[in-house]
Amino acid sequence: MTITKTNIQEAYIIQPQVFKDERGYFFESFNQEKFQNETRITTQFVQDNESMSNYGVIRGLHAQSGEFAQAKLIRVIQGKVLDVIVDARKESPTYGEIFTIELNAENKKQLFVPKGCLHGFSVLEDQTIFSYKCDAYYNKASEIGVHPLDQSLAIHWQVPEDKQLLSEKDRLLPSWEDFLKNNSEK
Ligand SMILES: Cc1cn([C@H]2C[C@H](O)[C@@H](COP(=O)(O)OP(=O)(O)O[C@H]3O[C@@H](C)C(=O)[C@@H](O)[C@H]3O)O2)c(=O)[nH]c1=O
Repeated sequence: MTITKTNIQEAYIIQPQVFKDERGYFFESFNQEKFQNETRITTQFVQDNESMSNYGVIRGLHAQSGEFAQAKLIRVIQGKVLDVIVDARKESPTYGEIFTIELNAENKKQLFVPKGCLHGFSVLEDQTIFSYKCDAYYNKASEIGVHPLDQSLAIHWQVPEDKQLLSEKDRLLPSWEDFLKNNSEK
């Protein structure tokens, strides 16, 4: 397992060790002890999620607030995504910074998203299976987000406009500017 820092404080890329042989491959997709020893992250994951999306889907930018804030450990089982983190932690030295990375079934890279960061991804191949662990349970009432196509964030999702597909919920998400205003009032 190799751990690489990103430009966002406490967000890490994890490259698992993959054992290949004539049958195929094997790797430990998660090992609590090794993960904690190597990353020094003491997160206890309590929920695993999986979603499937076709090319052009953009999910995000999402987080849960307050006591329901979630750290996430993300990977792609099949297909390819552009994964994005926006640091929305006011107290963070990297507040407002954006990190993007391609996660795919071949590179098997995983991404650790700290609590308080907004997270989203665009889907670059049909039938992409996205899988992630969370350290807090889903709580609908605490969901917060920013519109993924917000112009001031200017995230290049690598999907042409006419192919982008967002959920109705995500189409109604606020701008980054409004999100910041709401947050600073709290
Ligand atoms: C996230 C989630 C959704 N759901 C339900 C609610 C809804 O009916 C259906 C689909 O939910 P959503 O549209 O919110 O799914 P989705 O847009 O895929 O939401 C996810 O997006 C990515 C970017 C993240 O970072 C995740 O934390 C999560 O917010 O699944 C759960 O039951 N448990 C969960 O943990």
